[in-house]
Order: sequence, then C-alpha cells, then structure tokens
Amino acid sequence: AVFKPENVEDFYEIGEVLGSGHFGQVRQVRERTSGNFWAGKFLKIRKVACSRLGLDRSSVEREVEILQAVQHPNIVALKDVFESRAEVVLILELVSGGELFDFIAEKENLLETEAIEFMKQILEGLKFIHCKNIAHFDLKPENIMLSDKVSKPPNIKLIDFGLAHLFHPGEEYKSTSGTPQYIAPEVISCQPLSTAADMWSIGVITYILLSGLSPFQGDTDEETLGNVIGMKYEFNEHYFSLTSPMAKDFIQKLLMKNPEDRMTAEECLLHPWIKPITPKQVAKRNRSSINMKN
Ligand SMILES: Cc1ccnnc1
Repeated sequence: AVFKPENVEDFYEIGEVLGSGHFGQVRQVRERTSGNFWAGKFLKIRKVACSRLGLDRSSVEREVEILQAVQHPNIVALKDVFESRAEVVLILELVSGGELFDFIAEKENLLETEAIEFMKQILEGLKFIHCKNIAHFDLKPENIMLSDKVSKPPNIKLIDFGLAHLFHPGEEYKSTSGTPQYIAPEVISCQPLSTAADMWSIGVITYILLSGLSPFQGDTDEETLGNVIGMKYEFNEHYFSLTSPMAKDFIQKLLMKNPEDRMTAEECLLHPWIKPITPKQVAKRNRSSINMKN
C-alpha cells in the first residue's frame, strides 16, 4: 500500500504531544481547511531490516489495514495516512477524554452499574473486531479512552491497534508482545493465540476496575508472569467485600487458563452481571459499589 506522499504539514498544523509508546508519538493536529482537531500518530519506519529502532513498514501497513476494517463507535477511527522518507503518520479521530482509569480515580464513588456501562461499550467494540477475526492483543487501561470529558455516560474508544492481528482461516499465530499484567497464559507459554487472549485481558481489567488491585502484579515482570502462569489470584475480602457475586462470577469466567473455556465478548454481554434478567438481580447489583478506598 502506498500512503499519501504529500507533506502532512501542508494539510495539518502539528500541536501538543498527547501520548507516546512503543510506536512513536501521538500529537494533536489541526486540519488547515476545516480547523477540526485530529490525532496524528507519528510512526518511525526502520530503513534497514536489522535496525532495532523504528517499526517495520509491513507492521504499519497491517495496523492501517486493521483500522480501516474496524469502523465502530467504540473503536478509534482512522481518517488518513501520510508517509515521508522515514515516517508514516496516521490521522486518527481525536480521543480527548483521557484514559478510563484516570476518569474512575477522579470520581468520588462509582456504582457497579456505572462500571458496567463502561464494560458494555468495551465489550461491544471487542465483539465487533472479534467477529471480523481481529484480536487487539494489547488491551490495557491506557488503551481504553473516553472520547471527551463531557458526554454522559462517557463514550469509550479502544485505541492502539499496533499489536492487533487479523486471523486467516486455519492460521497459527504466536506473539510474545503485550504488557505482563494483562497478557494471557498462552501468550507467555508461546502457544497459538486467538481472540480469547483479549478476553483474559478484559478479566484483568474488570478485576482492577472493581477493586483497584491488579490480580497478578508482582514486584518484577518475571514475578508477574509467574503469577499469570500459576493462575495465582484471589478475591481478597478486604477489597472485594462490596463487590457483587455476579461481578466475581463474570471475572472468574474470563480468568480461565484454557482459552476455550473463557467467555467470548458476545457471551459476556449476555452474562447476568452485564445483562440482568430479573428485577431482583438488578436490585442486588445496585446495592453493591466499587471499592474506592485504595
Ligand atoms: C492518544 C490518542 C490516540 C488516538 N486518538 N486520540 C488520542
């Protein structure tokens, strides 16, 4: 694929840095014709294959293909792509509401019903990409953002598809990238991966959302990875006393060692914690709240 060879600065005024990561930098940009704001993701392309710096051009082409395939209200939209000699710039929808977890931390008390509203949107986005045989493979709180700071309820956007993968029928895919706290056991033990690896990450994210604790985190990455492989986690009564049994059941059905045993995004949306069936269940859920003590 060839991206626009024009100079991105002929069309966009480059603004402040919004974030940076393994890929390069994301900066706010302003479209000169319309005055609208977007996010420019500046990716360094490596000139020689053996260089450690920068990204392989083919991996950038993959990210662009995937973003073009996943147009959904809960997935960050791709508008344009420019390339210069050593850089590719993705022009993305501007997501300016900050990270989900910063939003939770700022609020006083958060009912499980509000946490469920967030989870529903995350799961709708995941259900959409998974039904297209695409896995995100880097789900973590930093990659779950709010579109703005004013919408009620806030609108969730999944960002950073730099590690995402489109599965072709019958293909085996292995990768060891991801963030230790959130990666599934099969990633660590180099087994073939599937969209179920994303569902494990959702289990970890839900556990943290409800308790403020990270289920497998150790003092070092090695310790964390050991805890994930050993399935060593618990619902410490001191942090989970206010959490409903349905919420714990939801998490347990995602933190399963065997990827095939885990709920899919579609099954999560039908789980009683997310989609209560009886008014009694709704009442039980509303009596519980998030533990904001820590
Ligand atoms: C960090 C970021 C990424 C994409 N869009 N807006 C902000």
